[in-house]
Amino acid sequence: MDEHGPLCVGIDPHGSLLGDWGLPDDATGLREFSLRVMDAVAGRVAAVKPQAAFFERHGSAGLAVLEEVVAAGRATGTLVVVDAKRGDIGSTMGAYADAYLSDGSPLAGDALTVSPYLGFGSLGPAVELALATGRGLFALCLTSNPEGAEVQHARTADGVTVAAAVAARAAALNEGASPLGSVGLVVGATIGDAARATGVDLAAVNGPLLAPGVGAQGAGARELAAVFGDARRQVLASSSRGVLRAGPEVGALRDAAGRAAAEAAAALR
Ligand SMILES: O=C(O)c1cc(=O)[nH]c(=O)n1[C@@H]1O[C@H](COP(=O)(O)O)[C@@H](O)[C@H]1O
Repeated sequence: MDEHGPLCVGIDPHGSLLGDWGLPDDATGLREFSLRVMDAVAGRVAAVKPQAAFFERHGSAGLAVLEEVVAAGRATGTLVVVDAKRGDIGSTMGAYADAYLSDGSPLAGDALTVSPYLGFGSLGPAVELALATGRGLFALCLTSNPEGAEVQHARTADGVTVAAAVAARAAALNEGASPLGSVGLVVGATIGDAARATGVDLAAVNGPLLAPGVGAQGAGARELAAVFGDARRQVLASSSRGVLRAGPEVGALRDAAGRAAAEAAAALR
């Protein structure tokens, strides 16, 4: 983030985007699209975030492409956040952790998005493996979609909001870490004043904050600065379609990512 600006480029190969790029909506189109994005931005941005669903929809051939994206990140020293939003009962979570967080797994990037909505404690096996292997997690806290509020703004029996309870669990895991701990949160750049309204203390999390919603979902510099306030130096802004729509030319993609990174850096300075 210090070197390239606080931007994560989302790799979301929607079928419609493949079409816009003149590519077939199959695993060969997916591969061309994804590797072209890596060609354009690897080594030039803080991180990339392949969205697993767009690879899974092409079956095993699609997952093989996701493995290639992870390998390309490793080869170029570009951090890869695998956006698979996994979350399950602890015993099954262990298997997801093996797939996405263990050394030697072809699907293991540098971090994984996880859902704490089966109870934060159910993520235990992922937390343990991430910490043991030097990887990170981003737990969904205040998501960018409007429907998220019905769960995340609800109050637990203790009277705190679900989102604040998630943030407190991450903060406890990151206590004492410097400069930031390995258990980050997902906080959408589109949430307005929801962090304040739900009692989530973003700065106290002491972990990175992945902020999707930039670009296609309408958030820009103003929203980033307003949502994150004092926690802005922890923020990794994430944009997928906002950058990908500039394709298919590698140079145009690179320029779009550079502009988005500069904008995020200015907003979060
Ligand atoms: O975890 C995420 O990345 C995520 C969380 C969230 O609250 N909102 C959100 O949009 N995302 C993901 O971020 C990406 C946003 O894509 P664009 O709207 O095209 O920039 C998608 O891959 C979403 O799945």
